[in-house]
Amino acid sequence: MLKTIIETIEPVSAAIRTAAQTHIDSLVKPPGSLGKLEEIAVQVAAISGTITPAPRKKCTIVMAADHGVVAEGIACAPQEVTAIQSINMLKNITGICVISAANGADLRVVDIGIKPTISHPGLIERKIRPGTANFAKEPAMERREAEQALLVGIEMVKSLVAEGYNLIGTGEMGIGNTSCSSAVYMAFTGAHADVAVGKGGGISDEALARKKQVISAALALHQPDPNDPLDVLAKVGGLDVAGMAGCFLGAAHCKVPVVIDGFISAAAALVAYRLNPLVKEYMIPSHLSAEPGYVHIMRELGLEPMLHLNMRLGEGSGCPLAFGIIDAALGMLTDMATFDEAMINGDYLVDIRS
Ligand SMILES: O=C(O)c1ccc[n+]([C@@H]2O[C@H](COP(=O)([O-])O)[C@@H](O)[C@H]2O)c1
Ligand SMILES: Cc1cc2nc[nH]c2cc1C
Repeated sequence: MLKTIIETIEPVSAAIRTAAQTHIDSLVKPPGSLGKLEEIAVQVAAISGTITPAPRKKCTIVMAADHGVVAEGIACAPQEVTAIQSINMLKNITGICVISAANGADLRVVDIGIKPTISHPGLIERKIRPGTANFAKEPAMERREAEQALLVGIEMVKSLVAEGYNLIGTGEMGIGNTSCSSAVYMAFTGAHADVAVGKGGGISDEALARKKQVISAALALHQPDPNDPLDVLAKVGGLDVAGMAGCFLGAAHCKVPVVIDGFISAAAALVAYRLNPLVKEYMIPSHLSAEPGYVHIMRELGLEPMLHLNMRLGEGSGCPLAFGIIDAALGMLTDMATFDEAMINGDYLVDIRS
């Protein structure tokens, strides 16, 4: 099932890409003057298979999970914050909630591996296991569990698409998840901890030094195979990262655009890209996270975010901001006048010249 989904992902339509660019070049504006909005419109058209894509119904999926590696004292806050903040999202009071509301977007919160047993109205219960093991000492999870987490992400996107959603955001909540994200990036690329590891939600200089050491030692201990993304996820990944990687695969499978949030989301995008590089054609990065490893992952993916806001909250918070810009890009494509329509018989030009 997972293998079939990964192998059957198709490239976006090259013909629609060309047709959309031709139409944009005919609009009443200097050629190229809407910059990145033009690129985004072309991409969404090519993904959707039409130069008149439907208005977007938008939702961010938040994958919430705990991380055993927090036992090493390398995370920004106590582990309990994962569960508390996941519930706060369902109470509509966190950063992602207010940014979603401001941009007409919905939110789904998935318990894919929160350590305590919790339930709350609206919480989607898909716990694979109660948090990962401490990868400083043992593999984070079993390969089978990494596969299950990918499938949870794929199924989440499929069910949202069945509900009519056609623009998906990828978010997370997981104290300690910048550690597994750095580890995943280092496992794939061989990058040094000095470029890949940052302070996450905020830790001391001493804790940062320890975080670098813990991650480097874990990679030396487990030797994840960079050509086997499931091995990387199982040995040093996270359930949230695996679930988000599944969201990217699911979006490509369903032919809907999918937005990357910050550092953790970018690491998940890299996992999906390594499973099938075609997934990249469906990805839209939102903002340049202040977490230092983010730019390196973007370089690896060959993508460039549209916003520089010095944010590093996570939760998916960059996605609804990007949704607003994607809506505007599609408005250009479907509602803006062409030169021919706006300058009938050249009368307008005559008027402004005289
Ligand atoms: O999205 C980002 O770029 C980002 C950067 C730093 C931290 N975070 C958030 O902070 C938490 C992880 O930080 P840490 O220090 O516990 O690894 C997790 O819940 C993320 O949502 C998110
Ligand atoms: C309060 C808090 C909120 C968060 N949201 C995402 N990661 C977070 C980490 C903390 C500590």
